[in-house]
Amino acid sequence: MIETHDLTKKYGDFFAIKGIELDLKQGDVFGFIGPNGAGKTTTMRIIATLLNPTWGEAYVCGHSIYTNPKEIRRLVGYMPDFFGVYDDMKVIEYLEFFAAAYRIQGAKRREVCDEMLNLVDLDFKRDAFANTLSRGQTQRLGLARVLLHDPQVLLLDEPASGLDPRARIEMRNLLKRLRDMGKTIIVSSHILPELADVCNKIGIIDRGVMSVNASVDEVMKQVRQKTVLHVGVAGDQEAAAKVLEGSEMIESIEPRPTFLVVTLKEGIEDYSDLPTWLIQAGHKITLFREEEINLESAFMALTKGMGKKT
Ligand SMILES: Nc1ncnc2c1ncn2[C@@H]1O[C@H](COP(=O)(O)OP(=O)(O)OP(=O)(O)O)[C@@H](O)[C@H]1O
Repeated sequence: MIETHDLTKKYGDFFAIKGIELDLKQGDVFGFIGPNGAGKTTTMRIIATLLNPTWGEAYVCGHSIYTNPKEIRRLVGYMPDFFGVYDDMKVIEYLEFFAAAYRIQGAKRREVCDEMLNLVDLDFKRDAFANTLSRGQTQRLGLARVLLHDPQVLLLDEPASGLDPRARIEMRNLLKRLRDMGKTIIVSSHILPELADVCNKIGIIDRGVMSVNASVDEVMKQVRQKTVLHVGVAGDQEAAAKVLEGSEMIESIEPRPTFLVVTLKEGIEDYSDLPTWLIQAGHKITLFREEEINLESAFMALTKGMGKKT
């Protein structure tokens, strides 16, 4: 659906992006993460055919940005990080204006616009002036606008930036809705936790170079190389810790008020013997589960040192 090879953009001697490789299939939601100036916008604008690369290839649904930009623009909905709305236009007029530009004619035009307003939950602002919308509502209007021509591919540049927590959740739910409609999406952000439950693939870019490009599962595995368990027993926790201490597979045991934090050695994934040993030693298990990966710390580990000048 979206493929790039060695995609590179130079300004003078400066590489805005360097050797970007993407291979996204239909229905993929790619979280494009990186600090300010990393190259996210540059990559998206090239795929949207709004900017030429210095070298490299990009294809959307098999169409090359060099030979078939018109077809690509039909297939792609690109939402830039900042866009203006016109002061003297109502929400519905704003959408109709762009629907007309997409040559959506007659009764169909209003129908499509109403449908999109409904999709982004903005029906209630249909007759409000566009410049009176909140930032979150404006972003949703921007999304409605790029959906008018029913594009298969969406390129969304920081759609959640500047939004309050509630509006972020609404934006995330909207992205999930678009994902469920089968759209192929590239969505950029400064932060991974915001996107991790929406995306199935993640790319981390810094200073024009993509250092991570993998499925969300693989990225999480990369961050968490050791399994951490929370183990609770009724009664003598210290005695339970002693039982586990003898195991070759355990790296460390750290007591907490109501349970033990048991870190397994790297590469150990099968820990099914541990509860058996505790039970055999006469303990009653009240808690036994893997610690969930903390997305904030995963992100910090992955992006350590990023955004700093060399
Ligand atoms: N027209 C230009 N001339 C010179 N340098 C440019 C130009 N456009 C972008 N750059 C540089 O290319 C780099 C990548 O910019 P880009 O806008 O792609 O980053 P980004 O990851 O989208 O950042 P942000 O999160 O701030 O939007 C930046 O260092 C930027 O200053």
